Amino acid sequence: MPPVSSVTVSESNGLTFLDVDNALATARISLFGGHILSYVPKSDDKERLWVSPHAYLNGERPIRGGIPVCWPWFSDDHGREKGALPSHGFLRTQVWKLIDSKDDDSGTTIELSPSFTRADGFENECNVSMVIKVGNTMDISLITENTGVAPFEFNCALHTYFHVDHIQHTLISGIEGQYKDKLDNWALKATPTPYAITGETDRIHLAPIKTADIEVDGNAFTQVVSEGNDSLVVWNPWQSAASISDMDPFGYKHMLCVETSLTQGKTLAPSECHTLKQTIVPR
Ligand SMILES: O=P(O)(O)OC[C@H]1O[C@H](O)[C@H](O)[C@@H](O)[C@@H]1O
Repeated sequence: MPPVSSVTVSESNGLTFLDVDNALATARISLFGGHILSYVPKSDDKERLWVSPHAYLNGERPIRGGIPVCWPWFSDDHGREKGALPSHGFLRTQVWKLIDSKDDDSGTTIELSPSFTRADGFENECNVSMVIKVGNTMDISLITENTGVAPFEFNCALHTYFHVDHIQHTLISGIEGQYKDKLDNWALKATPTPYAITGETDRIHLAPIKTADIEVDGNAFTQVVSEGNDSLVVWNPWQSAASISDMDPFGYKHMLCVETSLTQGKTLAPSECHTLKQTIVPR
């Protein structure tokens, strides 16, 4: 008997979605943005990602929630005036291609690649792909390879919006060292312990933090394992959610962004390859 693929392809509002349903987990991925929207491990049937109920799912804007792919710059760090180029780069607003999909006993592995990697603000020659493994954990690898003859510098992030039941009852552990506070003119501050989110938070933790645990109501819920990063970004807009058009004013209560990131500028030599990896581990 031929193997049954665990991936179903569907179209809605002009976007293409991949729905994965295997023995270990379900997941939903939009080819617009190469954007993961859902990951539910069957070990506890609990959604790990948050997507705004007001997210644009028609290609008009980047999707608010899930895992936006930021590349080749983070935020407005593109060297031009703020607003001159798209925030977080140009991969999250383009249609990606499905390159491959495979099932085995440990889950489903999907490979995607963006349609183009050169645009205003980044003219270097490179290949980008993303490999997503849906199983007992979700592993996302964003791979950048310099295929040109000159070195280039870039940044990137897997800007994951994690679902939390109540932000007021959420703690993060495993983050140490200093962070840059975007809300306080980039002042350098010490990471708090315990690390609770009590108001608007926008922090770039400047260390290659490998493991961060999200705990809700005193229970370990999701572990975030990062590789190939030089930073971890923690973001919750709190009251500012009210001024974000694709977010509910109270949407901040159920999400926490923990973003596996390169924000300090990574130089890639010709033929060199970099992998930014985030593993979402249900606890
Ligand atoms: O609204 P977006 O462009 O998707 O960005 C959402 C957020 O992304 C990151 O977490 C940045 O640190 C924040 O400053 C930004 O507000």
